[in-house]
Amino acid sequence: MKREIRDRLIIALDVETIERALLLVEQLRSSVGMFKIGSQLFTAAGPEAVREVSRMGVPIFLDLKFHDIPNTVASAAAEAAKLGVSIFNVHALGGSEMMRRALEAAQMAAERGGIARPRVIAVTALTSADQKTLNELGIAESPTAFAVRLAKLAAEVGLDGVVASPHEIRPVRDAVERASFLIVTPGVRPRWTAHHDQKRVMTPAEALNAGADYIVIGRAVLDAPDPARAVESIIEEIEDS
Ligand SMILES: O=C(O)c1cc(=O)[nH]c(=O)n1[C@@H]1O[C@H](COP(=O)(O)O)[C@@H](O)[C@H]1O
Repeated sequence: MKREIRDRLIIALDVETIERALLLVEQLRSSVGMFKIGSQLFTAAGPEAVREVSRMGVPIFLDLKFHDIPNTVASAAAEAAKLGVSIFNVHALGGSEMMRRALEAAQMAAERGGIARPRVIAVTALTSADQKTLNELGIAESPTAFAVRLAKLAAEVGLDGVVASPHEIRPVRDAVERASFLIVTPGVRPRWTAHHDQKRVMTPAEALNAGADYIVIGRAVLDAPDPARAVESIIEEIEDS
């Protein structure tokens, strides 16, 4: 069971330098299943960050949330596949054609390179968004209804899954029949940490019990004086729940 929990933890390498990222990977690689490289590290250090973390032999979720015209996203998706990442994401709000083209381009690039196709998942409603945020954008639906609608669209296109807040896990599972549909859940907070800018939060245990395949954790671990100890506390909290 303990192994299983570890495999479902993704640590967000939201740091400024490759050196800091590699140190975290070294400290945490035996305790977590995957590492996420997002806008901060990628903007600071580029694809070299992905290559260097890959060299440590750990799976990577490339979180650049592609959202552009279908042709541009397809080209970026091919590059993500060529980097050999395990998962990358796009914004479902880019629409079905954009998502389909991303998937096809990733497939083609992987075949050409003789490597596994990364799983392509769609961001639904950001976990920092609440009703007010959606209203500002002219969206009257609740965050849950909005996220479920986008998850269904991603599933129809054939994407491998979604990024969704803890509160959307059960509604997405109910709405999408495919059992293999991945749900990756950020916006989780152990009992002992602040919520920061995340609005629709749950604890890691609640998110896993609700049916998340993976949970994404950043600041609760990155800001801790001892990141490895923080991960162990999270695992203990899950086991005790
Ligand atoms: O795609 C993501 O990973 C993501 C989507 C989302 O809706 N909300 C969200 O927080 N994330 C990412 O998940 C991580 C959460 O970090 P913490 O809030 O520090 O645990 C950050 O790297 C975010 O960029």
